[in-house]
Amino acid sequence: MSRVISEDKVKNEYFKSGEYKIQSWRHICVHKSDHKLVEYQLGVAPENHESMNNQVQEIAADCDQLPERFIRKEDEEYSNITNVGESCPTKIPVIDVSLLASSHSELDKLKSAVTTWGCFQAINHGIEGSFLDKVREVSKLFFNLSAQEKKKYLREEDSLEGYGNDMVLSDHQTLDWTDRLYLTVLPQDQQKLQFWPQNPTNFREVVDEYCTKIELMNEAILKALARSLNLEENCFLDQYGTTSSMMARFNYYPPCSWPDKVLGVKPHSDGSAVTFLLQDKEVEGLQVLKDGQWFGVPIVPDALTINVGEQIEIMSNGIFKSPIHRVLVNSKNQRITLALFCMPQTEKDVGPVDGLITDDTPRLYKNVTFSVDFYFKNYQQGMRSIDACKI
Ligand SMILES: O=C(O)CCC(=O)C(=O)O
Ligand SMILES: [Fe+2]
Repeated sequence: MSRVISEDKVKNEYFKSGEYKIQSWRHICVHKSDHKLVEYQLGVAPENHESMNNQVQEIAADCDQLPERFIRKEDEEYSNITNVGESCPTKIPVIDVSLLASSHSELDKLKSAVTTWGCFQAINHGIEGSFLDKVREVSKLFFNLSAQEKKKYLREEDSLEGYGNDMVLSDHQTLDWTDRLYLTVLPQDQQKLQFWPQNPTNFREVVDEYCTKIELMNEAILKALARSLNLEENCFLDQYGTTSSMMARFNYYPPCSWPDKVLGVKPHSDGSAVTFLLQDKEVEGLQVLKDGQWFGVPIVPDALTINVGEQIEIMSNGIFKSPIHRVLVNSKNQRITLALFCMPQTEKDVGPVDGLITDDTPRLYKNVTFSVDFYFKNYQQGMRSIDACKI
């Protein structure tokens, strides 16, 4: 469905009046013969264009009909999995991080967790519960600002960073029921401060402190993962590199009157080396796929949920599993989480470490440079980037 409109009309009338917004100039192309623009409607009726531009928080507050673009399609991958495992506190492994340097049995538990579930709940990690509450508080204060105030930090076109709804990368994409604030947090000299909230005033101070703590924990986890396979403890860290980075995704899931029809986040695995998720303290929603079933990840007070990212799955030659996970929303409560993605350096490619390639366990993945663009292109189409790296 497309129609032709002139460039002047778009710029002078539609844009200025604000009655008709266009998602992205990427979706407009010049019709060379008559210098008109062809506007691709991306399968959305004009009256639903608001759903492409407004944040989900605004749509949720003022909508009596679910916009088409959010409705899950029956033929999407994993949609035929109806057998949903109960949220069971004893199922998702709980690992005591303070024991990993000294206890063999805790290291074995870690290995078992990441080779089966691909995720675990980290306790006794050394970050005070009261500080985690502070991180939750600044996230909440940001999302509670007025829509107008938050829009000061809107993502720019073709840029990942900033505040916004699900990024549209394909015509067939079903939108996630979520708004996000996406920031490069480390190294600090790569922070794009124009996207960092000024309000609450301590936002940057709290987030910086949190990320510095997580960076240290990430190092400890990467060492423990190597030791759990009887490898030299720096073998993952060496590939991770000294010019690694960290991305923060603050996720806001508004309540939705049609919780069965949408997903907060579609099924995916993370493109990081390791992801540290600070869950909402009261509202569950995260599910992990294991043995053909979705399992709810319960809230464990003061724990951090740690996911193996696709890049560690590659480095471990497939021994560690980067779990497929998704987020459900509910009709009553908002949910706020913070995912920190620890990303290896991009100057060098990553690949399976030498010690893990044997005659019995041949190399499963090519050496790859895992760019953010590469990841998101696959993600929005519901595909795993790691599958594109298989030999
Ligand atoms: O909000 C959550 O529980 C998970 C979010 C997530 O998977 C992500 O941001 O990659
Ligand atoms: Fe994720």
